[in-house]
Amino acid sequence: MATFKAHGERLNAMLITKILNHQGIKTRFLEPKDVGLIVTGTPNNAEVNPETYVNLKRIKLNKDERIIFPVFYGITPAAHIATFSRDGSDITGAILARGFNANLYENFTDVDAIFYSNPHIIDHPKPIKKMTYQEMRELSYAGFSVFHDEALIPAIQGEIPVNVKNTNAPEKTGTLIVPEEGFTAKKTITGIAGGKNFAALYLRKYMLNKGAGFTLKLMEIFNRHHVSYEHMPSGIDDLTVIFKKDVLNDQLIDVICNEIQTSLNPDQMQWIDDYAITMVVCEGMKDKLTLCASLLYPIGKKDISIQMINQGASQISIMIGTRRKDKETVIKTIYDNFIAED
Ligand SMILES: Nc1ncnc2c1ncn2[C@@H]1O[C@H](COP(=O)(O)OP(=O)(O)O)[C@@H](O)[C@H]1O
Ligand SMILES: N[C@@H](CC(=O)OP(=O)(O)O)C(=O)O
Repeated sequence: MATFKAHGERLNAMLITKILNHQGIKTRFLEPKDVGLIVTGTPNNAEVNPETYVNLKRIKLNKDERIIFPVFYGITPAAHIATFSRDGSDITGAILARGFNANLYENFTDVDAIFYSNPHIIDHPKPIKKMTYQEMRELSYAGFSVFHDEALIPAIQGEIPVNVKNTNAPEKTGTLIVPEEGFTAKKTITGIAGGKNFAALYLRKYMLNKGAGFTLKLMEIFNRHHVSYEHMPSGIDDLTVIFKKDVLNDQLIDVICNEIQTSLNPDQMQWIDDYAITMVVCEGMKDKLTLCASLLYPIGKKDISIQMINQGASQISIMIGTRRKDKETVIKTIYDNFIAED
């Protein structure tokens, strides 16, 4: 399957190389096996192997020619093709930018910029001019599909600024994503993203805070079933574990809940299948003392029940958990109150 999926990208890159050469623009086709873009992990969710960067440093680029490189896949140590996760073309671009020590990674897409919120939710949202790597990572993780969250890692490692621009309007400035150092947040909020594809497990056990080992045993159960979790906000007697829905199915949920019942004997256990997360992101959030209160007030006025609030450890994001049906209203309410008027 991975080879099949990669084939489209490969043929497309070969075609573009032929067209450019035909137009008199000297162009060379290079692909992962030619440069040693090595990946490991699962065939449809691969990760770059650090050896790639050593290999890329050896590649000679000539000033008078362009390189066309197919995106989305790499070669495993056993010489098989493996692809990155969906929309992973951004990842290849970032790997090459780091490997070739670029001054700038220009990433072309089909919108003028990254907007304050998803244009499918907010009508004509304002464009973001500049933001930090960490802000972008939080926003793309939570639903800004325009730039892949994993694609920032090579850019961060190589300290390469990223400029997201429109293929159909390259003269527009787009959005610049830069290192945190030296960045000063000018707006109250940098962006609002939302993802619907979550589920949560609520557990209550009196004196949870006093008993050692409860969370360890819980983690052992998830680990045994190769299930990763996303967030785990907790209180004195209870905790909620939030998952991406695609790591679980109904049968696995039953097995895990049964094991938790037997091994941890919680006072209450509830599987919440209907879970959405809205993420409000801004560098410098920790200095905006009333932000959390003023974010939540208009949401409450709309009669939306908030399941969870989590101010991220990074202190640049506030996560709001709600029922799935409320996610768009939450985003619209925050946009209208904080961005439309800013
Ligand atoms: N905050 C956002 N800003 C801009 N585009 C967004 C945002 N959130 C979601 N999108 C969507 O992302 C799309 C571009 O992403 P995608 O199609 O994956 O790009 P590409 O294939 O160029 O990597 C846009 O057309 C837009 O609909
Ligand atoms: N074709 C792959 C890789 C990719 O990101 O393509 P695009 O840049 O066209 O979204 C996918 O859709 O997952």
